[in-house]
Amino acid sequence: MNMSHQSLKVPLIQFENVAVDYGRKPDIVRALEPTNLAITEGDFVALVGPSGCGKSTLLKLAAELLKPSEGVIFFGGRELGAKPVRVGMAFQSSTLLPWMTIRDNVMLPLKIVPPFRQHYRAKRKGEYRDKVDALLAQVGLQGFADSFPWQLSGGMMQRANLCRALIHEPDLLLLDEPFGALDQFTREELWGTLQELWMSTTTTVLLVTHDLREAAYLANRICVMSPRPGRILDDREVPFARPRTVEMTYEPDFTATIQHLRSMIVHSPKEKTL
Ligand SMILES: Nc1ncnc2c1ncn2[C@@H]1O[C@H](COP(=O)(O)OP(=O)(O)OP(=O)(O)O)[C@@H](O)[C@H]1O
Repeated sequence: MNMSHQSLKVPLIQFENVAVDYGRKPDIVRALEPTNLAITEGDFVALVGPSGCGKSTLLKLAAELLKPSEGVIFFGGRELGAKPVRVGMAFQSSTLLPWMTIRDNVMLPLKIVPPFRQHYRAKRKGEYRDKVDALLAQVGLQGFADSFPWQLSGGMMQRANLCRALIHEPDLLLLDEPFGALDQFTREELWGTLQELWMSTTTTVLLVTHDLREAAYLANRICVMSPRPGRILDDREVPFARPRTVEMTYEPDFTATIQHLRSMIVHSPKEKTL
């Protein structure tokens, strides 16, 4: 067998029988049942499911903010933690630092994350500034690089937040309800922006969302989780052509997908009580 073809098949990140318990005896909460999930490089996977089913827990595991209670996570075929993984993250509330301009906020990972930080103080500062400004322009924030976060609307702040999550070319982009606090129209605009950013990079994305339209617009693959303790009930490809548009989300195939996802979540077994 062709080795390069074989290596392409190694998932970027793979959860093998990964379970998570929070707390200590006798007050242990099982958040995640032993779970298997493999994500290929360049894929865009959405996690959906009822509140408290363990979506953010899976994201925290991928970000190495949490260790599994059981099972193993592999990254590029090696156990997660064996070598540094470049991760980008964005959450529902933008975590831009209020005393820094938008450019400096977006620049931050380049000052912190290897290998960029080694070059920052040397000659690359101007080069990095151009890189930041180009990314800001790509998301429609040209002219706002010298503004402060409080001078921007919620949608603009989330655009800047996405830039900061992507500027250091992460291997893995982790998004936890990134547009959850935005109004519907701004959210839909941001779907387009994120789709464009993803299509222009090779970043692998894991998105947690409650919005099924958002999941089906953005993702290549949707995993539906059960109520706590979470497990993956359904794992399906999203076949719609790219680039996707908001209009497509009202077409029959798309709405049928949403209805199917919704019924799986609504009719899934109830959360287990302790
Ligand atoms: N630090 C913690 N200690 C105890 N229990 C926790 C802790 N963090 C999360 N949990 C519990 O684990 C379960 C999964 O939490 P998690 O945040 O992963 O769910 P979620 O699906 O992201 O929820 P939501 O959609 O409401 O954000 C929940 O029942 C939660 O109460």
